[in-house]
Amino acid sequence: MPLGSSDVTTDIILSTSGLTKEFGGFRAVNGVDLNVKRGTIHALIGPNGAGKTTCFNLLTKFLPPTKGAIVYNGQDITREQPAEIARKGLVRSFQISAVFPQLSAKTNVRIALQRKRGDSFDFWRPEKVLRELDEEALHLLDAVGLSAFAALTAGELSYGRKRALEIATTLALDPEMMLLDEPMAGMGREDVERVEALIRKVSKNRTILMVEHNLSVVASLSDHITVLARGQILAEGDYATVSKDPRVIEAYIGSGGGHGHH
Ligand SMILES: Nc1ncnc2c1ncn2[C@@H]1O[C@H](COP(=O)(O)OP(=O)(O)OP(=O)(O)O)[C@@H](O)[C@H]1O
Repeated sequence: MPLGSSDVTTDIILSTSGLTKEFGGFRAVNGVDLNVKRGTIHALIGPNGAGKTTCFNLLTKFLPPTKGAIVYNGQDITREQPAEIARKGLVRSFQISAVFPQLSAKTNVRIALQRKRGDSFDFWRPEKVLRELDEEALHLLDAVGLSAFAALTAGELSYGRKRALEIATTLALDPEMMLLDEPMAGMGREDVERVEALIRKVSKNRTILMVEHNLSVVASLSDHITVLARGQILAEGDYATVSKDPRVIEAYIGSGGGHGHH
C-alpha cells in the first residue's frame, strides 16, 4: 500500500455509509455518508425536522438503523449497544439523567470514575482507594471550573453548571470521542460562553461530534459542519462555506420555523 493512503482511513475516526432510519415508511435519515475526522469538532446542523436527532440517536446506538453501517476506528459498530461503544471510547454526554441530583458534585464524578474501573457496586472499597478517587474527582471538577461547588448536590447547581458536571462525569470515562446532544440547549448567554470554552478545552486530544442549534456556537467551535435537510446531507464544510451556500440558506428559510413560508 503506498504511503499516505492508509492515512486517509485512520484520519477518519467515525464514519457512516448509507445510514438510513425509517419510521413506518418515512425516511427520517436517508442514506447519510458521514465522515468525522480524528481530533476535530464536527457539528451536525440543519432546519427543524432535518433528521439531526435521529442521526445522533443512530450514532449513539440509541436507535437501530434500518439500513447502512457505522464504523468507529475501523470497527463496524452498527449492531453494538451503547455500553459496548462506550467501552471502545465513544461516549455520549448530556444525558441529564446520568447525574444524580441528590448526590454531591464530587460523588457524581467519583461514581463515574468507579464505573470506568468497573467497580460501581464495590461499597467496601478501602478508604485509601476512596480518597484517591475523591482526589481524581476533584481534579476533574477543577478542569470544568466546578472546584468551588464540589460539595453542593447536583440538584443545587445552575443549569450551565449541571452541564459542566455532566462533562466532568463524561471525562471521567476518558472518552476518545464525545457525542454532544445540543450542549447549549436552554442556556443563558453566560452559561453558553462558559460551556463553549469548556468544550474547546476538552476537545484537545479528542474528537467531538455535536448537534447544536445555536449557530454562533457552531460558527465559533466547529472545524467541520455537516448540514442535514430532509434526512440527507445538503452541504459540508467550514462555517464560512456552508453559511453562504444558497441551498443551506434556502433550507433554513424554507423551514421557516413556523413563520408562514410554507
Ligand atoms: N420515533 C419517531 N417516529 C416517527 N417519526 C419520527 C420519530 N422520530 C423522528 N421522527 C420524524 O423524523 C423527522 C426527523 O426528526 P428529527 O427529530 O431527527 O429531526 P431534527 O433535525 O432533530 O429536528 P429538530 O431540529 O426539530 O429537533 C421528523 O419529521 C420527525 O417527525
